[in-house]
Amino acid sequence: MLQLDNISKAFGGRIALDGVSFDVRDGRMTGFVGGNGAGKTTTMRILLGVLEGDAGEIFLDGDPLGAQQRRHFGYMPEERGLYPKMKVREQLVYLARLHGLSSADAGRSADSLVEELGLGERRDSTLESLSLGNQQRAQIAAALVHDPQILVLDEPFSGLDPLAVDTVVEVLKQRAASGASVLFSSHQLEIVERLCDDLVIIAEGSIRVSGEREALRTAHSSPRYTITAGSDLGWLRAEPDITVVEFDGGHATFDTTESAAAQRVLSRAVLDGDVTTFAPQRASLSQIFREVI
Ligand SMILES: Nc1ncnc2c1ncn2[C@@H]1O[C@H](COP(=O)(O)OP(=O)(O)OP(=O)(O)O)[C@@H](O)[C@H]1O
Repeated sequence: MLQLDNISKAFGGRIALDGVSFDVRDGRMTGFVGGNGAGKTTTMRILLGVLEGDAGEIFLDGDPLGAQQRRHFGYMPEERGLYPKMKVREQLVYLARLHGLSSADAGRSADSLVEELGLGERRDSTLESLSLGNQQRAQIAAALVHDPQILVLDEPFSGLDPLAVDTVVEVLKQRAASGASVLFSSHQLEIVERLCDDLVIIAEGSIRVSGEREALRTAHSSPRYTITAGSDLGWLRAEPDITVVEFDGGHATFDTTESAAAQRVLSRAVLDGDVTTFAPQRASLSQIFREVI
């Protein structure tokens, strides 16, 4: 597990990070979200040692993180950084060799990633000749080619079409399922919602919330239910312990803090006719994001 503990950073007297602390757990996808200039890239750079923090510490499995361990991280920086004139597969093999893989292992890893990421037909093309989306896939392959146990990806989904997003999501999920810790930033909240197990929200250099996605969704959900039935639900307005928020014949939204009251509503609606929906409303990631920012 990676633990960031009280990291601070200022640029020329302007505070970019103010006591940032959160964990990145093994075998889990951690989504890192925040508005423009919130401090995501700065945090990731400090994590990778590309930039030095002014204060705070980072631990890996309980020990202070050092340059030696960082060398094994997989990192996709915001500024990207592959060689434009080098061929995709050749470049991946080269990077894997730099990370200490044997020539045979480097070749195998490059071949399998090229296939997994849908770059098979472009393996022998130079990076600069690829579309932006395919260049992005190659960047992701480069971060994964040495099979890192810790992956730090700055906006890995930007510029990808929906099918490419699905491909990359699958590849990253597999890495996490085999035990890797994956920290990724994204402005695309629907992808983060789909992909992350844990969530960290940062604003103006401070962590606003962090923790398990589902626990955060529960904590930020209002006690609100929706119901859709084949019969008129006008009787809801007279029900005790509930407040009707929205009503339209056979569809209604109501608040109640009493789960017994919600169950009573359901039982009565079932007696009156077909109930096609009855569900507590759960906070979406974008609702949580707006609430805490
Ligand atoms: N090298 C630098 N010199 C001066 N200020 C910097 C530098 N790098 C980052 N900053 C400032 O630090 C703050 C955090 O920037 P950072 O790039 O970490 O945000 P971010 O969350 O990654 O934003 P975005 O989503 O727009 O990429 C911003 O105010 C930014 O202008």
